[in-house]
Amino acid sequence: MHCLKPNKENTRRKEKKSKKKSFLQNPNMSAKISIFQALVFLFYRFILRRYRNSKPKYQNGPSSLLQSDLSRHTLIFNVEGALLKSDSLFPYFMLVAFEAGGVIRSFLLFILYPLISLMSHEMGVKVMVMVSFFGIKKEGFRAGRAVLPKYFLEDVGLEMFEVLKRGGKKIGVSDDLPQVMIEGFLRDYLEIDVVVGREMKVVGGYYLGIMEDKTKHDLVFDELVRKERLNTGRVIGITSFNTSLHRYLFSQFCQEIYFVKKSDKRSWQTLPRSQYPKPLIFHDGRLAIKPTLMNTLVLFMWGPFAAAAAAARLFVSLCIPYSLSIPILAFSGCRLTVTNDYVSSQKQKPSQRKGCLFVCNHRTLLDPLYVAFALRKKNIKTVTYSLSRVSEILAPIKTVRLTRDRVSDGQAMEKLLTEGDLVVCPEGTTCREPYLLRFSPLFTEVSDVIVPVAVTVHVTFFYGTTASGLKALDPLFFLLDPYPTYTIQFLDPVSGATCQDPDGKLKFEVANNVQSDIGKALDFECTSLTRKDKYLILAGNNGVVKKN
Ligand SMILES: O=P(O)(O)OC[C@H](O)CO
Repeated sequence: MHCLKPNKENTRRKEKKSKKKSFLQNPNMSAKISIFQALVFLFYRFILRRYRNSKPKYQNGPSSLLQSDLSRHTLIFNVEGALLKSDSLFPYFMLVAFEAGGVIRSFLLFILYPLISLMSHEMGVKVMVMVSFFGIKKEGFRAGRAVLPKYFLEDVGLEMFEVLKRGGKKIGVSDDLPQVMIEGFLRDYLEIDVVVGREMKVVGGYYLGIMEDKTKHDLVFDELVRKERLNTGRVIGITSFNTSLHRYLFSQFCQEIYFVKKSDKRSWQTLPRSQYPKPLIFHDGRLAIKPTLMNTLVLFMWGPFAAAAAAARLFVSLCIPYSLSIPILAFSGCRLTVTNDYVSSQKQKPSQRKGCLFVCNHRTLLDPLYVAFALRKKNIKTVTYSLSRVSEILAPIKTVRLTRDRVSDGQAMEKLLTEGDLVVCPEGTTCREPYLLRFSPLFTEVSDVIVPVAVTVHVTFFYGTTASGLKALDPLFFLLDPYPTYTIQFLDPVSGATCQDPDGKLKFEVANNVQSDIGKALDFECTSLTRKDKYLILAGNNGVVKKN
């Protein structure tokens, strides 16, 4: 957040403003205020409106701005009123309640919703903030940067985005949404220069569930726009008819104000992923579906069935032979599609000294298990890095922990290959979106032949991965999903880098080629991002697992 330099004039203005507010907000006080004071106040407002700013030009819909050159202008827009397509803020507070607070808190928000919908808009927002934030540790709150951007981006109106793209400086203001919910999305993904959301009250490092007074928020806004006017001289406001308070503030400072109507929003398209100013590669949280009121109802109704389905699926995958478990799992909704079946296309050499090295991209911790399903082999092993103890115990195939020491990890992989087939995920961490992270080249040095495996996963309700949550629950969330679907594609084998590699470049070439082959097969973009990059964004740490 920006800092405001206090000065005498500011303080005087703030005092005047807070007096003005308390007069407006407390009807009991009005009796005590003399007619003279009331006249002075009205006169003050009249003068303020008349001379502080020339009357702004009110316009309908911001689409006419698409024809103008706005590169030297400052655009101030209301986030919920003029940028987001949907009218309801419930899904965003539900995401906070579920991801930061848990299932019970989200259920409370859900059952309170009928009551919330009967309240005034302002009171409804206050209740949603209270239920979602009360008692959440400020330091550990990561949903604003790690979870919400995905959902906000999917709700941005393309037409409004086009307007913002043309602007010079861009300022996003919210009447209702806390700063911690919108700052990450607006700054990191939409490249908005200044974000003015509602500040939250914090006691002892925990959110109280109450937003700071609106007067304080308005003063920040007031100060900011005043500064902008001095800098650029031209300020354009874009808001909606519903945001009454900001309409007043906007009219104080903006030369032109554009109003977005509900009907405008309905005709807007959604910002396509290909036009995101910064790609959304990483996100966290368990929910894979936007928790609108209807979706939340379906999620809670699915809950009891999910528990039964997860228990049954776990039993089947652990205790029944693959020939039976694969069709039973498919019947329960766990689908697996195998393309370029490796087993039938390869002539197995029984005399082969070493097992086969399968190298796949990493979507969930179950990738090696699904490769085993696809090969219909139980005697297959995998190496892992951040797998929880619970997952290790439950894993129906042998898992071996990597230490991140090149020599010992290489030796461990070579030893495993002498015992049979091995599955390796050289990205070192999972990625949910159509991107491939950098492939660590260690796998290229342990086998002459490498079989690249392209993996895609689709889930409906829950993600079976997490960066900042409890990793022990990863397999459970995957099994709770109604239709967790895997697609496995075996690609043509490539040669490893076990031969002479004097300048050490070959291993990187091979690793990059395998990444590129998988990328082409899946139509995913190859990146050089690493596990560290992902954990810094999502969890605020470098993703190193403590030795135990
Ligand atoms: O997505 P991550 O970071 O939890 O990685 C999971 C992998 O299975 C690690 O071996």
